[in-house]
Amino acid sequence: MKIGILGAGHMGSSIIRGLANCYSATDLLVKGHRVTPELQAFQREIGFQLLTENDFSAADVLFVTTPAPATQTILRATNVANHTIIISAVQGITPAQIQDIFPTNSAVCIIPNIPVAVNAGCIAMTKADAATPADQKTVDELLAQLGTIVAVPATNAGIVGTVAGCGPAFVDVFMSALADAAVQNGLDRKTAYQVAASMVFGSAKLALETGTNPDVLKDQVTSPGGSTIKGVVGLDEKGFRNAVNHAVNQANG
Ligand SMILES: NC(=O)C1=CN([C@@H]2O[C@H](COP(=O)(O)OP(=O)(O)OC[C@H]3O[C@@H](n4cnc5c(N)ncnc54)[C@H](OP(=O)(O)O)[C@@H]3O)[C@@H](O)[C@H]2O)C=CC1
Ligand SMILES: O=C(O)[C@@H]1CCC=N1
Repeated sequence: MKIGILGAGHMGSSIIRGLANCYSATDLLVKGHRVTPELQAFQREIGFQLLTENDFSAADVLFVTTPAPATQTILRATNVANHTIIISAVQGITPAQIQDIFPTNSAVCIIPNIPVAVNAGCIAMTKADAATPADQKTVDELLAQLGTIVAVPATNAGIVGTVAGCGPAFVDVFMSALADAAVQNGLDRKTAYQVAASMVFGSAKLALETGTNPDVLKDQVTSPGGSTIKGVVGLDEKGFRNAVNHAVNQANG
């Protein structure tokens, strides 16, 4: 299977990295915008084919990872085959908008997140009828290589995309703050980041693998009269939950 990737910025390069772990790099056809030294170095590192034109007629699937405002203009100047399945990762673009440009192609809209680079993404997918059942199966199998697919009706796609797609940045801020506190208490910076990231990783893994809700898990950590409950109360005093709620609603606006 030949897989095209249009746009090689943060999301495009994350998808490329995840795909290169599962597919032959020479089957990945990439078109960036400017051919920068960074893009050339990335090409040498991964070994994908770097296209010079927006011609994806050889691609069975095309990921679109271009800036939202320019995407429809870019797609109008892009060549695909009749059978090419279009997967848009562009926030705000709908399957109908893609089929307006490519009326005969299957179109699927997703909001992936940066962990697709290590095949641990959370991929919000809009349930729509813009792909044939056979093409949808191809998409599902392809995306399953990049992480967990959460398929929801169009009415919920926005909020799933916000929590999954923007959420890594919120967690990154949390890890950064944890590390700062550790450094403030004398730990070296490198170890502080390692501790913060492995703690977040383990907490997420435990929640996912046991299916236990986060409040029950929190109760398992807060020993009576212990140190953790003092920290949890401290989070409440500083409005942590409200801050998270505000962040999600701002991003989802
Ligand atoms: N970053 C994330 O975590 C997520 C991003 N997305 C979506 O991914 C898309 C890209 O976001 P992100 O990667 O963060 O942004 P970036 O700015 O990092 O990447 C955008 C890329 O698109 C390229 N580009 C611009 N115009 C063209 C063109 N005409 N042809 C080909 N490539 C072009 C840019 O190239 P150049 O720099 O040379 O102009 C750049 O590499 C957005 O639509 C966003 O909604 C979705 C989910 C998560
Ligand atoms: O910030 C953005 O607009 C994109 C979409 C989701 C994550 N990043």
